Amino acid sequence: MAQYARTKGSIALITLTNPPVNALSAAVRKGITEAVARAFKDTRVKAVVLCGENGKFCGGADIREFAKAMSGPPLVPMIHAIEAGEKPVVAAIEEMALGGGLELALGCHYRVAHAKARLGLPEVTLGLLPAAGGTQRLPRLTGIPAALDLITTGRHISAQEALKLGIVDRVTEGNAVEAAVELALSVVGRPLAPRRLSNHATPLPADLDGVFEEVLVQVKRRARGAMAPVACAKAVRAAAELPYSRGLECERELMNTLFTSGQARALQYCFFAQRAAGKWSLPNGARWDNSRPRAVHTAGVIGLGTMGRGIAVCLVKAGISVVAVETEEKQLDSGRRAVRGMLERDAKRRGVTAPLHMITFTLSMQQLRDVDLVIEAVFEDMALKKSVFAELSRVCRPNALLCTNTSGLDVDELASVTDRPPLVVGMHFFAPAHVMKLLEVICGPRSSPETVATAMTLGKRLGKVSVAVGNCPGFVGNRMLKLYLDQAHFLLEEGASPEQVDQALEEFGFALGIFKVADLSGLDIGWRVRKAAGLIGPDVDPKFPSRHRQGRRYCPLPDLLCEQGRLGQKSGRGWYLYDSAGGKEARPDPAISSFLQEYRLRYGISARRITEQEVVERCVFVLANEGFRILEDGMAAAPEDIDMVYVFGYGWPRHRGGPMFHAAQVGLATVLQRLEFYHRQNPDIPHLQPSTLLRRLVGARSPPMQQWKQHIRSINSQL
Ligand SMILES: CCCCCCCCCCCCC/C=C/C(=O)SCCNC(=O)CCNC(=O)[C@H](O)C(C)(C)COP(=O)(O)OP(=O)(O)OC[C@H]1O[C@@H](n2cnc3c(N)ncnc32)[C@H](O)[C@@H]1OP(=O)(O)O
Repeated sequence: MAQYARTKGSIALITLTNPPVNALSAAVRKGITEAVARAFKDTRVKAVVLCGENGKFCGGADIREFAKAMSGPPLVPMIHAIEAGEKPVVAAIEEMALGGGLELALGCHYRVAHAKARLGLPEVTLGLLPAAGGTQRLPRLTGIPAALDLITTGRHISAQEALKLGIVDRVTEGNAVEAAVELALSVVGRPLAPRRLSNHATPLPADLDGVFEEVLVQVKRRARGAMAPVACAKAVRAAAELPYSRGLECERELMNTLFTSGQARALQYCFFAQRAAGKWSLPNGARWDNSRPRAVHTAGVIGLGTMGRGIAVCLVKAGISVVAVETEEKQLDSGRRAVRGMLERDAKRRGVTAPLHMITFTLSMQQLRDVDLVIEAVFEDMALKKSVFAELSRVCRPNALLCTNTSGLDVDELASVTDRPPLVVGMHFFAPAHVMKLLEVICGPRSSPETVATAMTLGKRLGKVSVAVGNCPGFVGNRMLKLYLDQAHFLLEEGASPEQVDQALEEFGFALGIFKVADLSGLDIGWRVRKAAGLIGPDVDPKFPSRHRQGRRYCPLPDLLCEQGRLGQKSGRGWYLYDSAGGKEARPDPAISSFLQEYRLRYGISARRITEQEVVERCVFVLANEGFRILEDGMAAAPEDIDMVYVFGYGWPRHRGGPMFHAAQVGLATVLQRLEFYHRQNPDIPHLQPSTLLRRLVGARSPPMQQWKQHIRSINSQL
């Protein structure tokens, strides 16, 4: 797990060998410990170079080991032995030095990086902190502000930025291992004490308290309720105030608290679930590793509204030539201006030239005749989409893929109007499409494996987390969202206020409460969907709209708001009040409070006190409950996929893993019991009734998530 070789007569070359990323498993730590001891003992060896096999230095501690009892030599003494050694040790950083990998490099006396290498301490994203001395050595090297930034955000930096910060001594465009050997030969005999970071005093900023206060405000805003960023800041503070050895103790104590926390487990679960989502499979045996995606060089985008613009920007940024189509000159012009503006701003930020030559704008569908794939992003209207797809069948070459960006319409119905149903697939982007990470890939019953593989691979190329889902109304994300929103509306009827519901959800960790999200997206979107679903129509009494429709409880509150022209941020008023149309700052509106009181009076509802617990349980457990139904219906392959949809598309707090993981963490029996309780109180809300799968899992004594699928009676996969 660590190879030992002697090169240039006096250099010991130690190579970490643990594909794919040379993670510091117990075997690797043992290998390094033994190889370093051998090099220090060998009198022919004057200096040591540490590198990684296959051109990758090290991806950090082996995350899979965190779930098991720790064994093998611990990292801290291993790194300490390297730093304390009497022979210079040089780290040759190729491709990556992350987490424990960078901490190992910081224990070396010198660091050489390849120009394309990325460095970082991403432990915080796993609910941990750099507990192999990283929180103590890095601030001593870079100073407090830079160390705080890197450790509390976990961001990866380039070799060039690392050089500027003093984290590496040299950056090379050539062979980093050879450059490290050269450096090692040149420093033989030089004093090592000044190179031992643990000996350094930490450079302190003038306003130490101010710096920490500001960072704490930032980390609390970025990830509400997350423990690790706060612990990271505390550990860095120890580096500012304590000698190295005491700082290390503080680092260990903070790590002990984090290591066994539910948050760390949730974040590590997300790390693997995100990677598992890319490993899709279909019931016909097609899988991510046996289906070849098509090459995509050119793509068409139809419709330059908010979604189409973002999708066009994503494609261009991924190096794909785009033909963007609109129906009218005015929309084309404003779309062109918006897309160019986005590309120019992005290029300016990255210090590169905007790739404006890669996109053409046209009013003619004929221009799509040579593209490899088209993404349709017109208005969410089945008739309109069908006419576009019929036209695409006539215009595009016979083997071009046709994709629809729909948030819930039947992909197979669209496929049926084309001459190529196997080449039709859904690609549900989330607004703003050039920012949001989630892509739901909707596999229609006739989508071919090659089509699914192409959409999934394209998503990855666009930097998205692609999740394969089945073709049902709302797919996975919006199908669940509808029920979550329903609960929030029912809670308003029963006595809560929008700000009370939002506060409870934000305390739980959501980036924004559901009513703020609704205002941001526009209340008219749901209004239109409800009209299309036949829930609103001429038979509804406008003065006294019914609270029961289609056989179940219905809340007319959002419809009443829309009728008043309160459409959310865009109209300056929605569930909240804004300074102006398009304003961002949400303020509670006394008019909403009176409106809710009048509404309850009119319907004879006596408002009751609703606790934070009830808000969170009803909103969050109903999500998981529907997730179980989705698994039973075969619309998602695994609970991990559902969780990734919520984490990357709906602002679910990552440190709570996802609705399915959260249900497992709370305990399935508790979730079942709470749903039964709420359903008894609200028998006219069928979605509070516990799903069959949840009941069966509790009956089977709540097996781990990996086994849930075995408890689905007949797997009826729609993927
Ligand atoms: C009371 C108890 C007290 C206990 C106290 C315990 C104290 C313990 C002390 C320990 C001190 C630890 C301090 C250090 C901690 C760490 O180092 S945590 C890890 C930090 N590193 C990371 O977060 C990096 C994670 N990896 C990545 O970001 C990416 O994988 C990558 C390295 C940038 C490569 O990306 P890419 O090329 O896109 O490939 P991927 O698909 O992401 O990965 C390929 C496969 O490799 C697996 N993998 C990656 N990194 C790791 C890892 N660190 N450990 C294990 N496995 C890893 C990844 O899962 C992929 O696997 P497959 O999906 O199976 O292919």
